[in-house]
Amino acid sequence: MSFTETDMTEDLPEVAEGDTLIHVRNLKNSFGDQVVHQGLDLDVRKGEILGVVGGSGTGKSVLMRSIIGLQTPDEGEISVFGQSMIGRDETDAVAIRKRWGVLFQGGALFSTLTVAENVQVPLREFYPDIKAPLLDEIAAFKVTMSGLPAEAGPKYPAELSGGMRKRAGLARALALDPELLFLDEPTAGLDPIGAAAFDELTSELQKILGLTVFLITHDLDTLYAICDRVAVLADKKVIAVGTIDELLALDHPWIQEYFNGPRGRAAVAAKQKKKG
Ligand SMILES: Nc1ncnc2c1ncn2[C@@H]1O[C@H](COP(=O)(O)OP(=O)(O)OP(=O)(O)O)[C@@H](O)[C@H]1O
Repeated sequence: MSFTETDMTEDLPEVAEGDTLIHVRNLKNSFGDQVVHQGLDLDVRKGEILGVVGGSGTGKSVLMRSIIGLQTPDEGEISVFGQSMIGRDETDAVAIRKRWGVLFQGGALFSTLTVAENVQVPLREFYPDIKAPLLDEIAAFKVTMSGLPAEAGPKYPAELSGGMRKRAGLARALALDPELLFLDEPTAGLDPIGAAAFDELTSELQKILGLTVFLITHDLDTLYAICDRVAVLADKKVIAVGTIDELLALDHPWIQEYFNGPRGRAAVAAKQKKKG
């Protein structure tokens, strides 16, 4: 198969702006006796940055893994781009999987590959016939697009700072020109300036590329700075989803403590200061 524009967007129906891009209903996930999700519902709208928050261990990463097919739920429905993801065979799922990119917690780069080679991994997987010069060109473009200097391409992950590794992971997530981006704690471990720069990059790319972003974070600044809506995980389900103002109007102790606690108030103050 040759690498063409048509190949990148084949066969699947378009989803209109504002429509539901990810649809999760009655999800149940468990590990042995431990039930992580029960009756979890969530809709992610096309074109939004949805922040996903919740205490440690509430199942944010497991939710993401269920949506992208790395975790088979015990029960429930999951559809992405209007296509059901449960019980779909692998060949069939490929056409859907290549429409999203994932930045795993910690970057999950292959340590024995350079940054450019890491970016080429999904391209080689989904388009095995692309020739080396084009692979190099696409990788170089994605590296730059992610805010890394061109010299980062031939470097190995161990030779990069934490912030650069995140950007390299982002470059790989963008390799296939995704419509949907999954980011698992992208600013964790970054200093505040690096985290703000990463937020800005995410927001810019979202606007320029028209991405939908599913963003797991503990970072209140990120939520205030770039998220259109926020989904809150607690009690094994999504207990609320809305803008931060909408969430603040709810009388839920975890939500109040999280957004109205000292760190939440500091994030509001920082946002107001930035606005001038
Ligand atoms: N493969 C697995 N096997 C067994 N238990 C698992 C597995 N993956 C996750 N869990 C458990 O599921 C629960 C939810 O994990 P998950 O990583 O989704 O939490 P999280 O909300 O993303 O947490 P954090 O904010 O700390 O990253 C945890 O108790 C975790 O130990």
